[in-house]
Amino acid sequence: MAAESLTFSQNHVLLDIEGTTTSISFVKDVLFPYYRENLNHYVDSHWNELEFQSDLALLKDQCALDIANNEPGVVPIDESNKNSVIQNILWQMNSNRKTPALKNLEGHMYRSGVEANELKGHVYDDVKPALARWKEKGKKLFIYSSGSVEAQKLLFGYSDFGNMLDLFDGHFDTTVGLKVEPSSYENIARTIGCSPSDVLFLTDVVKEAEAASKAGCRVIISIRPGNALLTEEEKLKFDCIQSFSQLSPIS
Ligand SMILES: CSCCC(=O)C(=O)COP(=O)(O)O
Ligand SMILES: [Mg+2]
Repeated sequence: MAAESLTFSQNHVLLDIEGTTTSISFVKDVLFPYYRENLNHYVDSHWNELEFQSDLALLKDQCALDIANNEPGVVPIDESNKNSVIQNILWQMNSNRKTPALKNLEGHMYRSGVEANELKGHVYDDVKPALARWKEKGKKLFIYSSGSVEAQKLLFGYSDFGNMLDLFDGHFDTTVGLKVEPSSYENIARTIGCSPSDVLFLTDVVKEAEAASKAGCRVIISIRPGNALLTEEEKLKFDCIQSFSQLSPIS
């Protein structure tokens, strides 16, 4: 239900990135094109480095899994053929896959972009002041994104509003589980050391909200420009906000 203002009593706030703290446009129109445009050069120039070989091992494991699962359109990797590696990565990117292997590599490419001063993380204007207010009230703040923990720390460490990392008490990515699985939110609550009922999850994706709700978390849907539209039924099912300024903590 869209409301002018909402309150929350949960002591732990779990935040999605794309569509929630950060525009979908930043990920779709800046970040992902950046990865695609720099992929060939990145693979070529990092091929013999230990880190990339470790990234490649994860990609090969994921590829074997995809072949075993008859993943539609899977591009096989032949490690003696750099182009097959590049084509597999592009296939995953074009399918908007969220595999830990792809997101791990993307995080390393994000780091190269920050080091080259070519990437700065988009964060909506209302986010930083709201997070600071919630923190002052003793709330613990966490990120849960399909983007790797490394990419998360780069986005908020080098954001439009400078370094925001001191606001966060922890970061989670899909190594705890996919965002559409209730068990992922149980894993996160267990790691934090709280009950899922003491977690408020903010996300733009209804299937993620349903999974978190099934795990016992409170959920609020983020409505931002470019986000997928909610059905009338979904608007009735979930609390919604257009800005973090609409949300106030109560103890
Ligand atoms: C950490 S910036 C990269 C975001 C990303 O790769 C992604 O897929 C965002 O997904 P989210 O779960 O944050 O909506
Ligand atoms: Mg999202």
